[in-house]
Amino acid sequence: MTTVTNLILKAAAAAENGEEDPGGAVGGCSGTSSSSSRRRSTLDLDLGNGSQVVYVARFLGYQESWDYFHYLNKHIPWTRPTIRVFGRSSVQPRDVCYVASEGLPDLAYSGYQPHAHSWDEFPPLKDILEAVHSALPGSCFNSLLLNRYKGGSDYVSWHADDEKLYGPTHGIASVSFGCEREFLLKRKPGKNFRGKKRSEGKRAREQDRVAEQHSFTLKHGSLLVMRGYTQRDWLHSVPKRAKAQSTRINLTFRLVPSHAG
Ligand SMILES: O=C(O)CCC(=O)C(=O)O
Ligand SMILES: [Fe+2]
Repeated sequence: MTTVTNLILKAAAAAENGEEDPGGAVGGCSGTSSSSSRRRSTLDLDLGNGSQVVYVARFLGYQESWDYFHYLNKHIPWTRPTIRVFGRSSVQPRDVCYVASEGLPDLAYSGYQPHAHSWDEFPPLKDILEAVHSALPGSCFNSLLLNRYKGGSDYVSWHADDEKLYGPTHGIASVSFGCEREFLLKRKPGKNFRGKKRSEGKRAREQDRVAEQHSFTLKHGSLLVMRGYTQRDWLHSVPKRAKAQSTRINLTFRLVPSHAG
């Protein structure tokens, strides 16, 4: 797997040392960047062709993040639904829950339509949403898919969150708590690297294959944002990892346009 991203991440982490922990940022849906969010060390990765990933290792404070972890672990009504993938039924290999603002079109994926819980049922989620809006000026998320990986054999396979309901360029803000897990990105088959033609030969294709994968270790309290055409052109996954023995909770904030569906 590609190491370039991890090298950049190490550099970003080194630059972070000694930096003040920003802690509980607050703000509204279309809030402006707070001074604390500007101090955070951020990795910006341009994936080419209008796709970008942004990673903030210390988005939320350490203890605050554990408080969120314990709250979510206990209070979210986690389910492990049966889904259909390539015509076969299987139990989803992680726990999930869905929260959305009222009046949005229903989310459905892999033959499964999750019940949409209200934000009011889980007040801490509104605080995390506010912190995300504050860190990402102009963002306005109205739905949230929660995932709980109970250990290294829970995973999410290669996919893109490209359901029509979201539109072609929707951003996803992903906040992680608990056990660190690897998050992989690879270009969708047939999507050329920075506009290069497939006819450029085997060597160029091999270079592309290597260059077109990125790996992030998503830390406790971190924020990862996928922007632009990332869902159209790229796949992502959280693979099984035998060494990941404890629980990880991940929140993916999304915007469902109210006219979608
Ligand atoms: O757990 C993660 O980091 C990713 C989850 C994800 O890809 C999803 O919910 O669509
Ligand atoms: Fe996803």
